Amino acid sequence: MSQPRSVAVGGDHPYTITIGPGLLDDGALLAGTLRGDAFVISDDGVAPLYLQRVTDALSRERPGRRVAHWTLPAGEASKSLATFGEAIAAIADAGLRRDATVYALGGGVVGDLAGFAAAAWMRGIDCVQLPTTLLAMVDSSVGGKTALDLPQGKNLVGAFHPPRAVLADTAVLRSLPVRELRAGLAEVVKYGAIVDAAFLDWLEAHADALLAGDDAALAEAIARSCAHKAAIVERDPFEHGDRALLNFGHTFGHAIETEQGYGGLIHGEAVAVGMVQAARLSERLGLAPASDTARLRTLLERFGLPVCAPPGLDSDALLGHMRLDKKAQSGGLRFIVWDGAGRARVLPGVAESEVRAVLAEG
Ligand SMILES: NC(=O)c1ccc[n+]([C@@H]2O[C@H](COP(=O)([O-])OP(=O)(O)OC[C@H]3O[C@@H](n4cnc5c(N)ncnc54)[C@H](O)[C@@H]3O)[C@@H](O)[C@H]2O)c1
Ligand SMILES: O=C(O)C(=O)C[C@@H](O)[C@H](O)[C@H](O)COP(=O)(O)O
Ligand SMILES: [Zn+2]
Repeated sequence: MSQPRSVAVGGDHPYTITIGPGLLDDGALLAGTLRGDAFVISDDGVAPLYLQRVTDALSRERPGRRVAHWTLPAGEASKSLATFGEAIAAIADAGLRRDATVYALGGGVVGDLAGFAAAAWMRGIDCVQLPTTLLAMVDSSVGGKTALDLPQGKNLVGAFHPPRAVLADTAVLRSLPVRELRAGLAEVVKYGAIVDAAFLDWLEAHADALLAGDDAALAEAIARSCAHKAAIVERDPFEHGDRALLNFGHTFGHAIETEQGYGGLIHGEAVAVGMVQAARLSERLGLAPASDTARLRTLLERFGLPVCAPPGLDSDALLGHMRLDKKAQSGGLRFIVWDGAGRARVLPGVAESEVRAVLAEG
């Protein structure tokens, strides 16, 4: 069995991301930061597969402690105020005190909702992220953004609440549906697109291995992605500057998810479409060559991801959602554009006519 890798996230609230097979059975690692009771939040897709292993490992490690759990329905629709209310009620019923830890066992939906519940309960208790999707391992479990969706927009309610630890058990990726694996690869491609063109070369060379679920290729992609995310969130934890680069493709992608009522494209798919649209916007503005858009599009297509918006979406409605994007300012829309592969930047004051033109092309 390969040795776990670790990535350190520095800053005021440092923690370690540990990546490797079998971590969900490692009671010592799971309980490493545990001070009081444990409360595992999962979803009804993940819980039947992995919940018992986590609760057993924690109970074995800390025999005197309570290990309770609560499960939400799988899917983006659960990242709602209503489900958040249910999570808080479950935490209250379990009588969690300030020294308790919430364990978020699942994909980004569980991570965002459980993380926000941990941030809100008694004004903040510890949270340990146990990501089980590729997307959660490379992105959502790291950096402390927690959130809920509203009908008016994605992630509009939330808090920055860094985890105490992130444990990514790569063995669980074997049960991940292929659509979810592909969605995770979209966020992996994002790191290459924004800051690391050499990583894009590597992804092009290892695309088949990644799609086949090759353990070594996946571990390398996860570790490199986490190292990029760690470096960015360490220097800008609250998104006052550079952290916004992680939003490449998200202004377009979030608008699609919102307009589809969180029941159409899944997040990684919407980000794939959004990154191509962001590249096309950059091209329209004369910032980057068409060859870079084509390269990005080809790689995403190779990963089986959509690269055009679903038909029938209303441009006015999409623009309306973009005006409520968290990067928007009184001066107008701000987009993450690129000057070419690996060179993204924040661009304020983007004219809506340019965005409309991109949307009109699909
Ligand atoms: N906080 C952040 O920084 C951040 C970053 C990126 C994305 N996100 C959020 O993450 C969410 C998307 O997360 P996601 O893509 O992980 O989707 P998800 O959480 O909806 O999980 C996808 C599906 O896979 C199932 N599943 C999870 N792990 C499995 C496994 N190992 N085996 C079998 N089935 C498994 C789940 O039950 C679910 O049905 C979005 O809400 C997005 O906004 C947040
Ligand atoms: O961590 C970040 O910062 C990101 O932007 C990562 C994104 O992949 C993620 O989808 C995030 O939830 C988007 O945040 P938001 O602030 O645009 O809601
Ligand atoms: Zn994202």
